[in-house]
Amino acid sequence: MAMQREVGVGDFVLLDKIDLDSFMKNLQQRFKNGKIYTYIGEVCVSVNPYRTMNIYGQDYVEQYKARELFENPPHIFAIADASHKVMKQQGRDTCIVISGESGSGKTEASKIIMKYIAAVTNQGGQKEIERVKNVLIQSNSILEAFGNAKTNRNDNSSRFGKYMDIHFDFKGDPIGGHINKYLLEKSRVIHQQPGERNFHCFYQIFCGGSDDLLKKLKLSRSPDHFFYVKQGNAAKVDTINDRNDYREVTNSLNTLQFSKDDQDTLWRVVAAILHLGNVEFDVDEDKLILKKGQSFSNVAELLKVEKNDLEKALCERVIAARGDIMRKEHTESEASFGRDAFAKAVYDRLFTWIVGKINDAIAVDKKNYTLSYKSSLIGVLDIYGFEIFDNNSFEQFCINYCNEKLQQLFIGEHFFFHVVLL
Ligand SMILES: Nc1ncnc2c1ncn2[C@@H]1O[C@H](COP(=O)(O)OP(=O)(O)OP(=O)(O)O)[C@@H](O)[C@H]1O
Repeated sequence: MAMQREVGVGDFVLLDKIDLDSFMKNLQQRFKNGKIYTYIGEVCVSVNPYRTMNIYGQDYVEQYKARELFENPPHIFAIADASHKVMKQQGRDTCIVISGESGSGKTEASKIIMKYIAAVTNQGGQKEIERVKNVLIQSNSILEAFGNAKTNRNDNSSRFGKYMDIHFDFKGDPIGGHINKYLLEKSRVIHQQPGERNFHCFYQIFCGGSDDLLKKLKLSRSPDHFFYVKQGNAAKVDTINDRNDYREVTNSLNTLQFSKDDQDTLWRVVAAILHLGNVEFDVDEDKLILKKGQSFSNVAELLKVEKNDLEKALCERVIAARGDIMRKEHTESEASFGRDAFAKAVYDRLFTWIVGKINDAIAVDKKNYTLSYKSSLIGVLDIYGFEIFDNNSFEQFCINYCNEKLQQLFIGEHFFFHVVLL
């Protein structure tokens, strides 16, 4: 590979004058010359190129493999390699924190890190390690289908925080992993801004599900008939192929040992939520009336619950006061609110169940590692960056508080690698 010419300074600490102006000029000069990565010591600053860059191929893997951080021009591969090296040579757990605002490239960065680790490990070609690498990588498409959505900033925005541990054996080869998810944006299930979509899975089923499946789920091919997916008026997105994505998700579900029954349940719950969004209420002389049309029947059938029970759950609430337990009928607005809360809670549980199943599939198989078992891990944290909108809610409070805390940890104890995306 031809020697690459350095542009500006590759490490901000080498700037003659360290102020915002010089920082931005250096960043801009490098970016214009195709250098999207710059270090600040051991922190890697990355600018989203929004175009395919020819810098992640096998030639680059070879260039960065088992090298020291400052031997080569700045690159995210060098960060991945450094954390792998620390973990392997010192047997220490390490962590890579990826932070930046929405659309800056965090999820892509975490995928690049995983692909790099996959490329530099298992030199012995062991079948089991290959299987582990495959399931770790394929878990992404399932998580993205159920946890990502099109927003006005990013067509594939992660709407949850993700911390993934990758476990390694004493040779430094991956043997399993574990995913923790945080704060799924469940409000999106019932409401989307203009130009935005619900979670991808809701559109994938319309485009990719077979005629048979759609019939079973009581769905047509058009999302326009369902309130929970039509509000943003953005079902079709140029950069997204829901049909192919559905196929990819199905392959990944098969690889990750979701049984046929699991997959049926999963899509049944998704469809039930869609129908739930079309359930309507009315009032007749102050009395709440549930419109028991087709949507209501579909929800009961798909969730496999008695219609009477579903009606009670949607129209009444249980109050316990001074030892008495009473049922009180909702007003119309309470019933609508309750229906939406129900949809959000069901989706949140579905997502938790999916992550649990993924964790079962990627868990370290301890019986393979009884004698030599001494695993270390690399954690990759892909979390929402700071958000400031015109109207900020509790979610923004939690996200920003979490980022403040992380920043404090980073300044206080330098125990992890950091990729900052701009
Ligand atoms: N290294 C890269 N090379 C080329 N394009 C990139 C790169 N990183 C990101 N992108 C582009 O930017 C888009 C947004 O990136 P990504 O989804 O990773 O952002 P994010 O920071 O995870 O956003 P969010 O917080 O909304 O999930 C990608 O879909 C891709 O088009």
